[in-house]
Amino acid sequence: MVGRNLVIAVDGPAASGKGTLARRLAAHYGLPYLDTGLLYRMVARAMLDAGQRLEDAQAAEATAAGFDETGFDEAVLRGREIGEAASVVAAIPGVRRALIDRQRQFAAAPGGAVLDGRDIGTVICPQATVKLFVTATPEVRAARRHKELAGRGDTASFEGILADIRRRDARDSGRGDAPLKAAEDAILLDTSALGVDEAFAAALSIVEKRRAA
Ligand SMILES: Nc1ncnc2c1ncn2[C@@H]1O[C@H](COP(=O)(O)OP(=O)(O)O)[C@@H](O)[C@H]1O
Ligand SMILES: Nc1ccn([C@@H]2O[C@H](COP(=O)(O)OP(=O)(O)O)[C@@H](O)[C@H]2O)c(=O)n1
Repeated sequence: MVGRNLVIAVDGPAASGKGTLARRLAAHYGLPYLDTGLLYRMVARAMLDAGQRLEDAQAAEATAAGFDETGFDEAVLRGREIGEAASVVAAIPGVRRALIDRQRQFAAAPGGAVLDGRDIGTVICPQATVKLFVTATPEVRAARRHKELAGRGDTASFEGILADIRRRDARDSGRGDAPLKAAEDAILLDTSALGVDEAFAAALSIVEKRRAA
């Protein structure tokens, strides 16, 4: 398989480390990287800015169909409130439908691409060369997110962040449309006991084995 387009799908729950891995894999292979969670975060942010209710499916779908990806403050997008809001709009089927083409176009870049999210291996790129499903225990994920948010001046408690993560996991896994789940042919990578470099080495070895197959 070496020499063909390389599309790497990285899925997993909140703060499992999928973005960190996806970014490093993209840099390693010289491929473009798309954090698809940011798209859902942008839709939520645009709706809040417009004073709309996140549960308003019609407004959410219209926003998802027509928003401009520039002009958002990334620190705000990556904040706790927007993560929660993103998972509310992400459960609306029309929002997911409206975001499919942008993601598939990105994945069709010459040479390939790396995308991370919840449904990359199952819905967006079912033909991806390699599918990684990255996990870690809720406590480990909450500790990572706590450290990350504290570094940005957010004073949220570990317990509060753990509760956020559990709620978001339940909503993302329980929705009817494109729920968070590993594709049948995804390879599971539990990073609970792995540092960033160890997790990257494990991910790279999975991708290399797949490319050589
Ligand atoms: N294996 C790891 N060990 C320790 N910290 C990690 C690991 N992977 C990621 N992190 C850190 O955890 C936080 C969440 O990682 P991120 O890649 O953004 O997760 P996700 O994209 O799954 O939400 C970041 O601050 C990141 O630096
Ligand atoms: N492909 C994707 C990516 C994100 N999402 C939704 O968007 C929310 C935010 O995703 P994210 O990847 O930015 O969140 P973190 O995992 O970084 O916390 C998730 O909780 C999902 O509800 C999704 O439904 N599908």
